Amino acid sequence: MGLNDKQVKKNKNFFQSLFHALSGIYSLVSTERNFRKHIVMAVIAVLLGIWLQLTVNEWLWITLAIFVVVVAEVLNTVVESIVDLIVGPHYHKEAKKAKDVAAGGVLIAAFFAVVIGCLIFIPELMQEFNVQF
Ligand SMILES: Nc1ncnc2c1ncn2[C@@H]1O[C@H](COP(=O)(O)OP(=O)(O)OP(=O)(O)O)[C@@H](O)[C@H]1O
Repeated sequence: MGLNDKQVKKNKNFFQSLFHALSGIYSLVSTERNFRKHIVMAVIAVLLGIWLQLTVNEWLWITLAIFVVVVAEVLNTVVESIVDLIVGPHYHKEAKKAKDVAAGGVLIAAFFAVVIGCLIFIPELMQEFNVQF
């Protein structure tokens, strides 16, 4: 079972569905370099948040920012795989559009995360180090 199995029929039970979902996440982590970079950034944000003792409200925003980027990366990978499956190594205008738009979605999500990170961490860090304007 997993990415290398040849199953094409519907999953028989919850555990089979779960196994395939987990192997999808493994595939994402092992093949997508940008996804790994985003995970590293998310881990840094979480560690910083623990150190700065963020409030529940601040954690909600940080969690949202992380998940928006993860979901955008998932969609980008799905689009890339489907486009490659359909057009293969051939150039196609619509394939370019689909991949570029999906990559643009990741960029927008990452920008959102940076804005959230700045709004939350900059004031907290300034307070921690007694920096005033
Ligand atoms: N079949 C194709 N037809 C036309 N343009 C394509 C095709 N495949 C890729 N491209 C162009 O090359 C770019 C890179 O495609 P690729 O499949 O390598 O994505 P990627 O670099 O893996 O994306 P990411 O940076 O998100 O990992 C696309 O954004 C698109 O502009």
